[in-house]
Amino acid sequence: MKAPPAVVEEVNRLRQEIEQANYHYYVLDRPTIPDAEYDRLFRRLQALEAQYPELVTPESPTQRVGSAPLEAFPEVKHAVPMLSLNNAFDDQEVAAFDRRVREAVGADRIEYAVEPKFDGLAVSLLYRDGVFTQGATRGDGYTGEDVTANLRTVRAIPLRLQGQSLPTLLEVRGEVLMLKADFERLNAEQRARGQREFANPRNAAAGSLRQLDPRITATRPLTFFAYGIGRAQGRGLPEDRHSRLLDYLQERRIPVSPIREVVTGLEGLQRFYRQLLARRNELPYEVDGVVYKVDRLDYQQRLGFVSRAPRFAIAHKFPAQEEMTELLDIEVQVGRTGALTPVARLKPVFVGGVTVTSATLHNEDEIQRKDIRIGDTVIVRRAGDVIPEVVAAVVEKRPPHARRFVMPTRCPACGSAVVRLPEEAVARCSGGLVCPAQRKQALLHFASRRALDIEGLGEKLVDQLVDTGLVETPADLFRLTEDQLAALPRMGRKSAQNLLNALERSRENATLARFIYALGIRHVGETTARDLAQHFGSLDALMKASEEEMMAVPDVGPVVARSIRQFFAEPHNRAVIERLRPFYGACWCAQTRRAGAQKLSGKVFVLTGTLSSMTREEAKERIEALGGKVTGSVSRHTDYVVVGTDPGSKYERAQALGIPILDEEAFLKLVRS
Ligand SMILES: NC(=O)c1ccc[n+]([C@@H]2O[C@H](COP(=O)([O-])OP(=O)(O)OC[C@H]3O[C@@H](n4cnc5c(N)ncnc54)[C@H](O)[C@@H]3O)[C@@H](O)[C@H]2O)c1
Ligand SMILES: [Zn+2]
Repeated sequence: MKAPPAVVEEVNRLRQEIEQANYHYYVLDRPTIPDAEYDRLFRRLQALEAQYPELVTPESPTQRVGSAPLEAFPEVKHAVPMLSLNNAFDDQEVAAFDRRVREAVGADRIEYAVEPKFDGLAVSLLYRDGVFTQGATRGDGYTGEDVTANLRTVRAIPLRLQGQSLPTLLEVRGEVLMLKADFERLNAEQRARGQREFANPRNAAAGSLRQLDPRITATRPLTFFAYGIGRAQGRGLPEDRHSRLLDYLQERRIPVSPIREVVTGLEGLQRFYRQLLARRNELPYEVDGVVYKVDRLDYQQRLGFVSRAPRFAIAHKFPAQEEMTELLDIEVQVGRTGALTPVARLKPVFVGGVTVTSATLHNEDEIQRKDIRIGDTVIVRRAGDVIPEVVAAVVEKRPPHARRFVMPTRCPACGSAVVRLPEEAVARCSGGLVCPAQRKQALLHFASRRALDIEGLGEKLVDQLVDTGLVETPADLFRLTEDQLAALPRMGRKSAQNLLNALERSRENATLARFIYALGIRHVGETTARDLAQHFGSLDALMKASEEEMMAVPDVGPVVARSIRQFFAEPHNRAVIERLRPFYGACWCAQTRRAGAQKLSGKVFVLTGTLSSMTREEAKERIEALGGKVTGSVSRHTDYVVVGTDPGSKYERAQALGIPILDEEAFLKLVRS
């Protein structure tokens, strides 16, 4: 059947697109489209060529492997061509493969050697009398690049084979790859140095191996797994089975896949596939499918090769984790901690097993660095349970109306100023306590045990209080009535009363330090809050302090000082504080005064065992509030050892040293009076 002009045109266009993708992928190690998109183009071309065989030419990408080697490297001619693998994308295609194999060799059931399909790049390693003499890339399958010096730097590759009576010549074939963790680290380093990042571990491995300077390759964390042999001369090689061949290589200290099996029939293949797919994301390296190979070598010989791949093997691909779609818009989300995250609104796309409509863009710099624009066609990645992300824009497909993203200067949730410290990648809403996006988080923090310790004010109740509009800022808590609380679902009188009591207790136990910590000022943790309280003595003094004055406090540097300043400069925040003052101010002043007496000043305490009336943390705070100190071990410098139930060896040590021992009752008397 003669191909209609439209088909001829499509075939030409597909070939052009595939050649272009091949060039970026194989030569530049910098793909421009996702593998899934490439595979679709490739299969479409295969299908058209199958329908119109007259269109098949020897130059068609479907008839060839990889791409011509770079001229920068000396050439290596492969005595046995290094081919590709045919792909199966579903169970039917695997079943068809199994059927073809059975028919060709005339057997009912076939044993298959099965392995992960490593996503790296193929290399050939030549050993003469057990010594590594030459290493090459696959290139176009017939001619590769001589990368011997670079491969010598890959530690997993033995320079000498283990054992006696080695073959005079052995050509090992396998995959050079980069572990996921190493890839992340390398990209972080590249980013820090302002150099380009790699799209994925496969491209990082290829780019690292194909360096003109082997010293650069040596700094790159590459590894290697063998999956077969090219040629062999001399003694000792198993001649019956592929799996035995891999055992043999392993015994010679050549790394082979730690995951490999021999399975029987189609069911065996499917079971292995499902098992590995379930483990895919836990594996330390990227695996884009599994490879099935007829185990018997005589069968392999009988099956032979088609143009670019063996008939005795097939790669069963896993679902794609990267796909292509359109970036419709970029929205800014305010997180519970005030961080502003640009989020991509996407044209729905099926990737990583689900339909994805939005993805993270991390932050502003990331968008600029990747040059992602609204309206672009983008590559979206979703691996396992990880949040989908936009990894790149397909620049070739950029429409003229594509526009750049700018971070808003006001928080979309509350209108407060957006601040971004020069040393930080993240922009934040400065609204703190008043920002609805941060409200729940701010309340939870305010009520947390180490802050103002409002017992019973947990996530569920905070959700209810905020969602019903009863509470916006912490000051609103004190306006709540028993009736209002009791009317909330699942609340009741008793719980309502409990919360009111808890609020009362919180006031009684408040200290200036806890109050400062409770405000949730960025970079002000418990210790800093305590230091600030001690240094300034009152909230007013702290609120009036300049950045320089704050920096007189130990461990308060310019970043912390600026953050505190910014917090108090925001009028909303000051308003909230003023509304809280009537409830907390009186209490902490009283306590500060009491602490001023420094009743336990200079006294060193050790705590052991469990106290019934308070946690160890609370006991520590009491002691510290009164000027005392708590240490972890008993020594001659210890003044008191407080002993609860089930004390540890500290108790015995205190007895041995004759240090005063306080039981709970005595301790409470001491800290209360
Ligand atoms: N994104 C792009 O622009 C782009 C361009 C070109 C190719 N590609 C990707 O590359 C694929 C085609 O490349 P290919 O020809 O290298 O084929 P392939 O990667 O699909 O399969 C063949 C290769 O698998 C490797 N392999 C890994 N584990 C193996 C094992 N256990 N046993 C045997 N071989 C194993 C070998 O290196 C072999 O050469 C495409 O399907 C696509 O996913 C993408
Ligand atoms: Zn806000």
